[in-house]
Amino acid sequence: MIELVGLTKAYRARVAVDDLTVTIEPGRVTGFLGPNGSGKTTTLRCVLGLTRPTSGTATVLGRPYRSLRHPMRRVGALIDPAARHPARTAHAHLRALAQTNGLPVDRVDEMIDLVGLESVAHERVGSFSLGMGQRLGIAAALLGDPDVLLLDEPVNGLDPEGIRWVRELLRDLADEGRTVLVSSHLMSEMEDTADHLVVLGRGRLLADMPMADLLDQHAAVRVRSPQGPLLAAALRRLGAVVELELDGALRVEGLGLDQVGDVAFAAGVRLHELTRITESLEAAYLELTGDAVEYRASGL
Ligand SMILES: Nc1ncnc2c1ncn2[C@@H]1O[C@H](COP(=O)(O)OP(=O)(O)OP(=O)(O)O)[C@@H](O)[C@H]1O
Repeated sequence: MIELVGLTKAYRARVAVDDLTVTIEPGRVTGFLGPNGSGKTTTLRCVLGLTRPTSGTATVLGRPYRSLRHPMRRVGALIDPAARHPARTAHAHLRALAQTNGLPVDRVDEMIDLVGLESVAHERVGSFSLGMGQRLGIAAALLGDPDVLLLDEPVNGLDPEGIRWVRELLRDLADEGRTVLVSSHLMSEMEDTADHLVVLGRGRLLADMPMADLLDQHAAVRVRSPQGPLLAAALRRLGAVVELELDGALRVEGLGLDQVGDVAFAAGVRLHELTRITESLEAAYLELTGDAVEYRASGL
């Protein structure tokens, strides 16, 4: 479990993380989302004791990271894959990590196999592609068989097979009861991976909810009736937002499928179609974070 209480980090006048209170529970994959510069990496760095909060606390398994006795056995992190000695081989890099952290050295080969780097285990990491570097970073994070995993953009640079592998790996780790917090900008990927979402905007908490609830909040109902205007009026009286689609159907927001059916029945309106429309996570996310985007390309 990871607990943030009033976590705040300011760099001079810029508040990177603003009074963030949230608990990341074990046994599920929590997606950590937010626009560029919204404070995700700063939050992860505070959890790992790499950045000192201005105020508030960040604890892992009930303690500040720096006071954990065997940190790599408790917490695995992928946060800055470039931070490794380029002249070392992948194997030597992991072996050095194992030795300095009192971990069994035979885990090294096991992890190299797990992430699929057997064929390049004795090549220098300086020659690695972005995706190979990510795989090595994941191997390092898992080296201590930790209870908690913090992964900043783990699928960055991975090919589709690698992305699917990470998705299945995270699912397995969560199913084993571990705490898995993973940031990504790939919404379609997150939609398939995360059970729960924590969304930041300008350093503040915008959402902390199950994925299904966020998608439900942004769901709509499509309804088609030969008495469309009558139905639209009845729905609007209940506060629904009703729009006319090109084919004459109504798109209804603010009421659920059953409610729309009940309203139609009560108004004596015949229905030819009643369908729930779920938005993609990307659409829900863009709506949620729209006002919190700081860096936007011109023309959008
Ligand atoms: N060491 C630092 N010194 C000054 N400002 C910083 C520092 N680290 C981060 N910031 C600022 O804090 C804000 C949050 O940055 P952070 O990297 O945490 O965001 P992020 O959500 O991880 O962004 P991205 O999605 O682009 O990786 C940004 O405005 C950034 O410029």
